[in-house]
Amino acid sequence: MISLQHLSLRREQSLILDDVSLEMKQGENWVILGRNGSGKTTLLEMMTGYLFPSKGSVEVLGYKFGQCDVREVRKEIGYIGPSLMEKLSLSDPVWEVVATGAYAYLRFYQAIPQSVQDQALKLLDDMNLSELAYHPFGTLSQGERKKAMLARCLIAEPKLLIMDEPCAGLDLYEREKMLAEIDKLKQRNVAVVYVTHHVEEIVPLFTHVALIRDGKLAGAGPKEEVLTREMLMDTFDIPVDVEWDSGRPWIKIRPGGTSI
Ligand SMILES: Nc1ncnc2c1ncn2[C@@H]1O[C@H](COP(=O)(O)OP(=O)(O)OP(=O)(O)O)[C@@H](O)[C@H]1O
Repeated sequence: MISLQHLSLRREQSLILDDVSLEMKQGENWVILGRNGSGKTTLLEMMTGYLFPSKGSVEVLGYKFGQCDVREVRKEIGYIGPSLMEKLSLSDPVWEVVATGAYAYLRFYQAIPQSVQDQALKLLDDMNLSELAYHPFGTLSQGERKKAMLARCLIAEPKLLIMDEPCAGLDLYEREKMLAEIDKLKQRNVAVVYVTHHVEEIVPLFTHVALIRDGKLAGAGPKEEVLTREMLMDTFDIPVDVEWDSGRPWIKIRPGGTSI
């Protein structure tokens, strides 16, 4: 599904990514976990073809970047990140914002086909947002907006869904609601790559984890093998314990402050 081979990215004097290789196979859903500034978003931008590596190769959904039209690849990729939400119209009804995803528009300037409206309403219903479907997008809470953004991605039926910290800024209640929707993606035929700093967001949907530290891959593989106390302490530079509950890992900070 995604093959990253020996990726390095240099910007001026600093090496932002340093020889990162990752193989994400069909049927796997990956989390990329790491501290602030470790290179996670940079890695996602390479997967979506917005950034090209100084060295190495990127293959996504069978397309080898550099030998294909990345705009074609992007049609098969859904993306949820901080930048897009700011560009959408706050005054348009929620269902219409969702419907724009079918065409990758920011806004409609022509009549919207009934079938697309029906699809948008169905997706909002799936996410328990039916009651808000005709409200202006700008009146939604942050959590509701993020769920609407997920619906907007899904209307295009992507093969790959890339999410950059979709739960950032959500309170516990809204985050759990959003995570429940993300976990439900296993009912759909879509592969997910998810960036976060927070271990407890690794819901059962996710099968594999890549740990990034200072632009290098610090570990990658099935989540139970990667989310060990030792590897997490190494990634986050803080003494921790990991406990698994209901298929999710939870972190406890061990006494001893922020140094190991
Ligand atoms: N165009 C650029 N020029 C120079 N440095 C850059 C550039 N883009 C990113 N960086 C640096 O590369 C590093 C990795 O950035 P990136 O946004 O990928 O990290 P991240 O892991 O996603 O961080 P966060 O979790 O805080 O969003 C950071 O130190 C950042 O300052």
